[in-house]
Amino acid sequence: MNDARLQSELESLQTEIAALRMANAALEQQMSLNAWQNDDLLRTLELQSNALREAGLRQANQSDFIQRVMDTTGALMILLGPDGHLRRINQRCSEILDVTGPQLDKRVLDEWLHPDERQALSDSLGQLPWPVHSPLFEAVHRAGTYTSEHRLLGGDAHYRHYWLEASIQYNQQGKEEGAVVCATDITPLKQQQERLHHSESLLREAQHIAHLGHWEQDLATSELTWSEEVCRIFELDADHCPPTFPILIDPVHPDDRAAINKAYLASQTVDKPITIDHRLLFADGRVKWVRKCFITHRDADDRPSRLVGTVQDITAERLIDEQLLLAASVFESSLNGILITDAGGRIIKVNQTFTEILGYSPEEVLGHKPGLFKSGYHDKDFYRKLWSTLKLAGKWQGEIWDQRKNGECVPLWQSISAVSDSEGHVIRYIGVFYDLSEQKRTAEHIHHLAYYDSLTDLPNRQLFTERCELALENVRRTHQLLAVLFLDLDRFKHVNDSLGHPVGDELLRAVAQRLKNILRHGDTVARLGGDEFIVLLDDVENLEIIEHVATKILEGFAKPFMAREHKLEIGTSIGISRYPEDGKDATTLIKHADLALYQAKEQGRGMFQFYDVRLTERAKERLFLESELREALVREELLVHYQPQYSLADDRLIGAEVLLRWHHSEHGIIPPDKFISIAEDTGLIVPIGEWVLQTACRQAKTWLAAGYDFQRMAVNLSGVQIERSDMLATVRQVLKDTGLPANYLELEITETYIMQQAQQNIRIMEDLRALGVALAVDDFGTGQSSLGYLKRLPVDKLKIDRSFIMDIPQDSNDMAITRAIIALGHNLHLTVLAEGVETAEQSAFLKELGCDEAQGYYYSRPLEAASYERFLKKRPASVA
Ligand SMILES: Nc1nc2c(ncn2[C@@H]2O[C@H](COP(=O)(O)O[C@H]3[C@@H](O)[C@H](n4cnc5c(=O)[nH]c(N)nc54)O[C@@H]3COP(=O)(O)O)[C@@H](O)[C@H]2O)c(=O)[nH]1
Repeated sequence: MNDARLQSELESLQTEIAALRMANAALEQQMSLNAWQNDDLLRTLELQSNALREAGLRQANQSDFIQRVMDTTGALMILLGPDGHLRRINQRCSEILDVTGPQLDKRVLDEWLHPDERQALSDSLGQLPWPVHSPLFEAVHRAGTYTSEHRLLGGDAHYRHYWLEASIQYNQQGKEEGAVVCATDITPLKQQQERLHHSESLLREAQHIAHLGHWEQDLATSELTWSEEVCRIFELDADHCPPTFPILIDPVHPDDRAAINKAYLASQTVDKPITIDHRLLFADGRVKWVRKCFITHRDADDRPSRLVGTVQDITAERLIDEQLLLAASVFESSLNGILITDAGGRIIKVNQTFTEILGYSPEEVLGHKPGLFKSGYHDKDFYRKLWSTLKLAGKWQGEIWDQRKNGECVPLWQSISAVSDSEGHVIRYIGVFYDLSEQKRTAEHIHHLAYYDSLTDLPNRQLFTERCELALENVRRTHQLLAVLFLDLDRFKHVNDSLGHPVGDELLRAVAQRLKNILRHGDTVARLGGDEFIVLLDDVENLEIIEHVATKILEGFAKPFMAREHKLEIGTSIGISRYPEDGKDATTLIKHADLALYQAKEQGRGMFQFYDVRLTERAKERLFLESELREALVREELLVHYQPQYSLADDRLIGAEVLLRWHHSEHGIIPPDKFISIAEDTGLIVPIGEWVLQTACRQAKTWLAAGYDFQRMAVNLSGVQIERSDMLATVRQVLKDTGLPANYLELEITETYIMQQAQQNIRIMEDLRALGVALAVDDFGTGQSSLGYLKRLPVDKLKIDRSFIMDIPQDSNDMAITRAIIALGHNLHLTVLAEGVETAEQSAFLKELGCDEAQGYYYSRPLEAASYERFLKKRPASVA
């Protein structure tokens, strides 16, 4: 029998019982009012009383029946009296709520309600004018029926969830009799519901974590549902944005729309999920990557009915992919070799550059340990330190020599790093390296360039100085001697200028080789530049050994040198300084050896000379002048003076000899005797001589243009100038630049120089004469002229050296020589000029001999241009 039927039977019984009770009450009332009535009435009453007893019995039976019926239900059945107290409960209720009969009518159901709910019920009733002992009953009473979910405290002290249905009961007269409450245990349902909620929230959380949303569309109605995560991915406000398909399509990047549409269409024809990655473009320009995966389901008629899909934000993943791709391409395209090992040191990956540097393919090394490349260059200690640093600091870097597959050793610059997992355990070692070979070669090359002379491959000044300092440190301890030998080559410039630089270079190489052959292996021989060489003798026992080495060098130079096809006789001079007496450091010793070289040269070629402090003044002065002369031209300290020249026949001023002067800013006038030889040695004579030529020609042209009777400007040429410059071109250019006609220019070349290089010089002299320039042999009588050569020389004039004139008329020899020179010159049809005429006697003597021209202090000292011009103005054509 079901609950509803029981309920209806119970209700009819109760109605019957209520009716009987009412009848009984009426009878009793009647009896009390009519006590006096007759026995019939009593009998009737008894009969009625019996009937009532029977009815009560029946009622009791029915009540039992109701109880049994109530007990058959699994729900809690509670009958409440009109005052809301419990009147009857079923077996189940008694067990669950642990409540028994005697106190039943004193208790209300609210006692078992959860306090929160009891409070909530009470609150919902508000303030009532009568006392409320059962808010629950009051709530039922207020509405007549009541349904709600409540928790009731069980006898086991646990609350369980119940679905409460209650209704007020009325008797047949419509009077309120109480209420019936049926409480169905919904705890399992509740638990299931909670589990469901929990699952749903887990799903939501999982979707949130995975950035994965799901959606579903009913293709018949187009109705769309989506999960919260979809809104988050599409950045939609879930509360104000009902799911529609256009919302899913709108933010798709325009470039990806075609692909998306194509995929949706495709999904309708296949019965497997379709996956597509595409971009979402937001209004602010941001781009998100999403991965959509969807499938179309079909109905029983095989028509597409539902589109179900997921959408996942894969922006971060994509970024990682891009970074991984980048990392992979960096790994592969790195110019560094890269090697990755596992924690056990076994190679798990190498890149292309690794293979290029070490020659092993990946297959040949994977699974091996880097010990495979050991070159044997490093000892065990090296590797021990490497590993201990790696373990302590997590990284190591340094130079390491490995062996290529072909057996070659290769220097590498290695950086090794340990990679650890989140728990700090090393999981990988990454070695990054590059080949140092080229760098080392370059460094060696740079070192060689910095420390060695590129022409001879001898150490240069820098290396020599460093070695000298080292050697000095050593001899300070050993108290031995140390010597520096400074030498240069005689006439090297001449070789260079006359035979060309390639021959000069070859000669320097040959000299370097010879010096190396002469000296011991441990001695240092260096080239300082030009034709200067320097030798270091260290740990020398005594002076004799130094002298012996110097002599050996000089003797070594006695043999000619071969430079190309030329056999060259080249001498040298040597200056020597010693530690400790001549200097305590390399720079001083080198400087003093250089000074000693000057001293050696002053003694004559092919000598060696120890540094002597007393003899250095001249050498120092020479060094000073050498450095100052380089600046003289720039500082415009050079000037020229003009010494008048006269025709003896008529005492007529015919021209001037140009004489160079150096007006030093601090030291005043420096005479040419002091600096011409320096200018020649340094080659400075070339620019200086050109400047003199320019100045003189421009001045001559000025005087000519001014209308003076000026016939000749005599300019001195140095032999070095002739050898080291293109004299012909220079003269031609100067005449062109200044506009001076060539026949106003006379070039003076010393007899000594002409005779030294007679053969070669004849050609140059001929060319110069061909320009129209006159040539004079200067200082005639001091050189050893061969008459044969003299005859062939293309010259116009002989200038008798001042030394033959100065002692006239006291020295009869000089007078005889002067006479002979004048005769010789005239025989060769040359003009003869006497230099250094200081007295009237000398002038008269020369006139008597028929000497053509003269110059000297008797006529005038060399003059500045302005003074000479006054001479020209005052005495335009003859001596006063
Ligand atoms: N290559 C070049 N050499 C030059 C140039 N300028 C000068 N020199 C040479 O320098 C040497 C010294 O010259 P300087 O001191 O100028 O002496 C000259 C005259 O001043 C001097 N002289 C002239 N007359 C007299 C005299 O009566 N008495 C006397 N004691 N000295 C006198 O003689 C020098 C001229 O010599 P020379 O050239 O031989 O005619 C000297 O060798 C110059 O050549 C130059 O530009 N380039």
